[in-house]
Amino acid sequence: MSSLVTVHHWAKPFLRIGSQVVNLHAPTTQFFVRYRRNLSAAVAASSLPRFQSESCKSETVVIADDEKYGNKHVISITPRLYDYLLTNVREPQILRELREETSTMRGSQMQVSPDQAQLLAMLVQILGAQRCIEVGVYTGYSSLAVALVLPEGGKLVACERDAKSLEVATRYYDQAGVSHKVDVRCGLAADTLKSLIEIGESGSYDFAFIDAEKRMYQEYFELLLKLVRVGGIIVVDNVLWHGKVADPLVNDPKTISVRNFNKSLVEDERVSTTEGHVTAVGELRFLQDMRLCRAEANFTSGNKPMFQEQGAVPVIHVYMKLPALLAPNLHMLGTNHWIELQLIKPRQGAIMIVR
Ligand SMILES: C[S@@+](CC[C@H](N)C(=O)[O-])C[C@H]1O[C@@H](n2cnc3c(N)ncnc32)[C@H](O)[C@@H]1O
Repeated sequence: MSSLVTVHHWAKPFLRIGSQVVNLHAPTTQFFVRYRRNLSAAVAASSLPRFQSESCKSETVVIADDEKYGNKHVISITPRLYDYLLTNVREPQILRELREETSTMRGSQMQVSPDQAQLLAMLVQILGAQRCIEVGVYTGYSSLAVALVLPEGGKLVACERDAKSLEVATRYYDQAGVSHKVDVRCGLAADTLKSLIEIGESGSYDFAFIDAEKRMYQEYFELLLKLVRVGGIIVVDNVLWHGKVADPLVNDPKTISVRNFNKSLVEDERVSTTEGHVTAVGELRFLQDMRLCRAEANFTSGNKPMFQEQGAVPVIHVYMKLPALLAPNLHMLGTNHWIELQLIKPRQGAIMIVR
């Protein structure tokens, strides 16, 4: 799970591309060549409109046939599949109301999605967690999902520095009848975590969710490792950081921080770790020239998302046929080109069990 957009953010049936002309040159990897060949065969037999009415299978099943990982079938998330997934999520009414209220607010893209909240709640239930910590509450969606499944005597320490967001969160804790389970701490999360350690609460928490300042991930993690008991779970959001972690040309402080954090996790013997599954898409990056553009794409109109693992970090690649209608600034290149785009906003999280 991870960096978080709701369906309506990406399911719009259009594509916006910056004013720069895009270089549609040859693919950069063997993997790409093979995949493209598969796609070409599939697409040659169907025009774009026909593709839209074809079975979901052709959109979602990809054969990843590269030397490094062997031949495997990967199911990719398309908007249609994600939409289906969301229709099968059990979202309590109170969470739906909070999500709808938050959708009008600044920063609403930060909120976890219903499927992610469901996963968090389920982890808490599987663990039989009584004591939880959330770092980065915003308006309270993920924390409310957790509080709802905590037993009556359970406790969630909710760390957030923004008092305004917390006003919304606490209103919903009240409405949901879970206020008695939530210990709201307004302030810098690291300070709150240190204070919990100082009062002797090390090793007394079962579950923690990190979803705040990226440059602080390592520090949050170290503090939470003290607070969470052996066998407890720490979930970390945004570990792909919009896909930037896998792009060597992106080296801003947040990306470097998340990248270093991911690297250190792979080697960290103190935890067992896994990556969550990509569940949504948002921004796209042209790989050929690495120029960033924002795009919102309708994946049911000819795009092909797929999953490629690069080291420990899965990355999505999208192969997109660009109809002139959707990409007017590319019309000089014709309408029949496939270009490789990299999804830079996959939502991905790491789940760790403390050893
Ligand atoms: C991604 S949002 C959290 C979303 C939330 N988990 C949800 O599902 O709605 C990150 C939040 O972390 C908060 N935050 C960022 N840095 C922080 C810090 N140092 N201490 C406490 N909160 C922080 C931000 O104010 C923001 O509300």
